[in-house]
Amino acid sequence: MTLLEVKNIEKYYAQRPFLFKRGQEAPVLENVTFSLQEGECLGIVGQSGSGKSTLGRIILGIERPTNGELIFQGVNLYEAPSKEKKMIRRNLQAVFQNSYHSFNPKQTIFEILEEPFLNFEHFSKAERQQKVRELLDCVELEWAMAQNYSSQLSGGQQQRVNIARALALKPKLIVLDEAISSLDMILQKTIIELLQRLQKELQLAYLFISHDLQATRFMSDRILVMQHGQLVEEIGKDGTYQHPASQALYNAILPSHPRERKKKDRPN
Ligand SMILES: Nc1ncnc2c1ncn2[C@@H]1O[C@H](COP(=O)(O)OP(=O)(O)OP(=O)(O)O)[C@@H](O)[C@H]1O
Repeated sequence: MTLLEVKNIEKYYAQRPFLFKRGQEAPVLENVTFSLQEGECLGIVGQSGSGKSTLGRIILGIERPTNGELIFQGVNLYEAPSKEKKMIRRNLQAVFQNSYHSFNPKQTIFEILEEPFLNFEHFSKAERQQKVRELLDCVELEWAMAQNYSSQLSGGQQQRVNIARALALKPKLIVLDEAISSLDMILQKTIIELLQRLQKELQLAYLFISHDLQATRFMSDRILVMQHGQLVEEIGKDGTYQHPASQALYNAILPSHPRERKKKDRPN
């Protein structure tokens, strides 16, 4: 079943008037249209500045599109009454790249993970404690860690806490915006494995936004390529592509051995 429909999204930012006349601004997003199914992981890849994060913010309801529609579980996100919007917010969560900066440094991990329940549920203290315990367990962190501050955690542990926070309200979709980009390769692999396990267990859908085609291929059921604010192609299941933007992303993958470079550089 379709979970999210993104229809003809456009985004313009107001430009400095001495550079652009009104109506002449360059679009950051142009005619972006795609849909995402329940339980699917859809990858959006593109080079820096192609508009990926702007698209992510619009889907999360953080920023309004200039034109276009966003339909989540059949409801128009930007036209829904506030009660329905609150329901959508529960089901639509995010994990961003810089885990450390997404925490309040004065809060313990317990307080960070307790917050969604304080905002959205009427649980007793004992129930909240049980929920936080379950969340830590879900992302393979020790209960003892709940008393720590985020600054006392490693980058990988911080990202696990971020994932746990995103899972708290049992969402349908998590937008993962460069969620593993700041981690070293071994940690990237562990977090990808964790995300894949959680996806299966909780029937989650992911929108995996990244500049890293290799990681995106590892994670995603389908991959859309973005360039200059437009979706330019879908990479085939067998990895085939036509567009130069996809070629550039393939070229950016480091070969494991110099001999491999020759193979990689052969035309598709
Ligand atoms: N608030 C804003 N005001 C004006 N321009 C913006 C704003 N936010 C983003 N942009 C511009 O929109 C374009 C797309 O930016 P965006 O961050 O969405 O790209 P990206 O593909 O996520 O890049 P990166 O991978 O480097 O994060 C860039 O040219 C950026 O300068």
